[in-house]
Amino acid sequence: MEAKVHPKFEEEDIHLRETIQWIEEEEAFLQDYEEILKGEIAEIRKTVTTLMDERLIAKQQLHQIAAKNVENLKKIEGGPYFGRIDFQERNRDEIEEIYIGKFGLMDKEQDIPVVVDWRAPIADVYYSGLSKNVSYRAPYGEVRGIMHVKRRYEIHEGQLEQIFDEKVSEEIIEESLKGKGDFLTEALNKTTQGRLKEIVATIQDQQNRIIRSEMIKPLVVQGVAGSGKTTIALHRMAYLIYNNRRNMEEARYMVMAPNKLFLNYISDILPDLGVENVMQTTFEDWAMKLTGLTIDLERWSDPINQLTGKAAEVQEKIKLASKIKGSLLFKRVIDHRLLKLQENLLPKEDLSFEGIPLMGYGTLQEVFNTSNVHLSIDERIKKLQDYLKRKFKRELPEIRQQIENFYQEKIENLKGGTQNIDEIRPKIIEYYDERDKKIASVQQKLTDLVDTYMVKVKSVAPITFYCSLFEEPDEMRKAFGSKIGEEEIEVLCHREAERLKKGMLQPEDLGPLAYLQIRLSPHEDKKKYAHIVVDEAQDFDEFKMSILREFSMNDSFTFVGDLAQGIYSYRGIRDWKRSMERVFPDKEYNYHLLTTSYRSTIEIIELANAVIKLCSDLKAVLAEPILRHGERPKWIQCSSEAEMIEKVFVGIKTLHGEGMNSIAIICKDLEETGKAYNTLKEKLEDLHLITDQATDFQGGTVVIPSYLSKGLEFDGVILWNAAEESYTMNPIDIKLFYIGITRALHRLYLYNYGETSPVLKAVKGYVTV
Ligand SMILES: Nc1ncnc2c1ncn2[C@@H]1O[C@H](COP(=O)(O)OP(=O)(O)OP(=O)(O)O)[C@@H](O)[C@H]1O
Repeated sequence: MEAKVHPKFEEEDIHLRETIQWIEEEEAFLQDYEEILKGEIAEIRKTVTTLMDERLIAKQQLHQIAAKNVENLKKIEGGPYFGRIDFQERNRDEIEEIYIGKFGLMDKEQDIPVVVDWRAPIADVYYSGLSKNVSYRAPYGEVRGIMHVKRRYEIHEGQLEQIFDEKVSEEIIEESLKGKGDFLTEALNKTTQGRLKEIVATIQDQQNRIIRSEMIKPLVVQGVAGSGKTTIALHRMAYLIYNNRRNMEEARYMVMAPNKLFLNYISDILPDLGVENVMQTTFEDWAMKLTGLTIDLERWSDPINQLTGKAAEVQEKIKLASKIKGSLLFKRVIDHRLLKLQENLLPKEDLSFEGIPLMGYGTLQEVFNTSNVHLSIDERIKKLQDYLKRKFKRELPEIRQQIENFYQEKIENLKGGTQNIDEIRPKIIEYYDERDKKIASVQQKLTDLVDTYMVKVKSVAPITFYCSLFEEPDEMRKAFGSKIGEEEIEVLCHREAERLKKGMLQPEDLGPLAYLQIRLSPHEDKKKYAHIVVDEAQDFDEFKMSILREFSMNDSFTFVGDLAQGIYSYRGIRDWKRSMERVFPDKEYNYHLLTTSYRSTIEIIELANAVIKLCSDLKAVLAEPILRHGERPKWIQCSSEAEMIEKVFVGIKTLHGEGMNSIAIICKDLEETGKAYNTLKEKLEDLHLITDQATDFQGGTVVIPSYLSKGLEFDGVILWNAAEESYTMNPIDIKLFYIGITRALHRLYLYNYGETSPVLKAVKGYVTV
């Protein structure tokens, strides 16, 4: 309701003004403090010779914190909070009025929170439905109590504009989304600014449970298009960072997304939530950094483009290579070969010194095979070398004793062979000298002996090892032959070996190479990450998932994805349960299914549901819209390309006229995207072409291939030429069609000329012709 007519307006208005005043005073105080620190830093700089001076570093850190706090205060001074709960802890009389905002504010003098951070334990109550009897998990245990009031605010530039009171009930009731016309729908009705945004004010109950679910279990979120997967995954990241901020730096968190464009699209959220230093990367970039290999990714276009227009036979070949390289069976082939490598790495020699046996080859091999198996081969070689040196040093007294015994025996033999001691005296002296020299130098000699032995152990470069998998394809044939055909595997291996010989690496080689890197060479990033988010995880493969496991501290993952958008399902994930059980056989995982779509209007979602039902290779989960109506999607059938182009111009004009800020013209593939862009750019100013190499997403009007639009959203979508040849009833085409239309928030126009796509024909009951 409009704030001014709310019965508590005056009280709330005063509270808001007091809070803003508090923020302004705090800001002024911090700015003064920043100035003082700047002065002190300048003074210290004059007196110290090194930038590593402890006092200097401490002051610089304080300055950074103060500056960051000022920045955060500035971000919220126009709207310091968005919600309030009145909470009474069980067995207490006092009712606390708790205001919840994007950042927590603490009045240190009075030791009271001015605003509670949305990630704080008590804020859980605000997000968890409308029941009066509530509880939350505090660090010291569960706290139960009563929520008397749940209130939401819309504050704009310091003015209270709307106040929504939610009815709390004695009963335990779930918040019903479908009937919720107020606060959330207001938020969703807005047009997009081209970037994904934070939603702390309107996080829903189930989303909240996902965000707050336990950290050290892998978590899978399967959600229909527009259900907030990306948004929630990033809020979860901010939540985990906040709750572990004292013992874990931000650099130990990683977000992995499918491409740079997508990373750019989501890049505002974490900084907006006060998180700056999380690693945000693509698998390819991360793997290149890890392996030190570079692939000119600019040369590579998405596999979807490699598949389109190719004969079925060629398509199958391309798919097969990807499928193999993304499989856990391929990982097992690599592991098996690594085992063989390990068994043949040490020189087949015993270690002995001056005839004294020190360690036989069998024992050496056994020690190598069984020790430090969690480390890379290179590290294990080094460890063996250190172990041998330590062992022989420990055994020095015995070895010296054996040398002594050896000479003593020689001397005794000498003595036994003669009566004349004077005759053998020089020889005895010679033996004693020899013995003493040996005893004195034995330690160095043993070290040299170990070094000489270990020099013969040759470490293997990951790329060399990788090539050998295809050059000697025995194992590959054994592993894949029965399923795929031995001959086919031979041919595939030969093709791969030839390509690799020419130094031509492809993006899909990076997964296995990253794995080999950590198996063969030391790597400091192993087990580094406290939490890893993988977005569009349906397009990941099981091998990549298991590689990332090596980099996670506690198997703390959030995988978010939608199988209905799995256009790479031939190599990717088809069934979460199956893949999770294979990648984490020793672990339980949490699974959430999100079916409510927040993005699109009811009319668009109904069409999308009808489309995905056509897909024969999956049991599609249908999206449930929230109560937000809009115009029915329009189908504009044209008689020629020229007519279609003209009508697209009209469509774009209409959308602009209706205040749609961001519009996408979505094409089937890259080739069509290029053609559409060239046709449209003459008449449309400020039209952006988005291709595989795009790294920047600014919104506006774009022409984009469907596969790249995955994850993005636009106020209005124009599906370019939904013709028979573009979208057949093949599952990949249906999914591309589905991806395209589910990008639209408010308006969807579908155009075609010539023969209409069977997909569109099958769902024509859901569009206005
Ligand atoms: N609780 C919410 N309150 C307000 N907006 C929300 C909420 N949840 C999701 N949204 C909005 O819904 C839209 C879709 O979110 P998001 O892109 O995260 O969904 P997704 O499931 O990742 O979609 P896709 O599968 O298409 O990539 C975004 O505009 C997001 O801001």
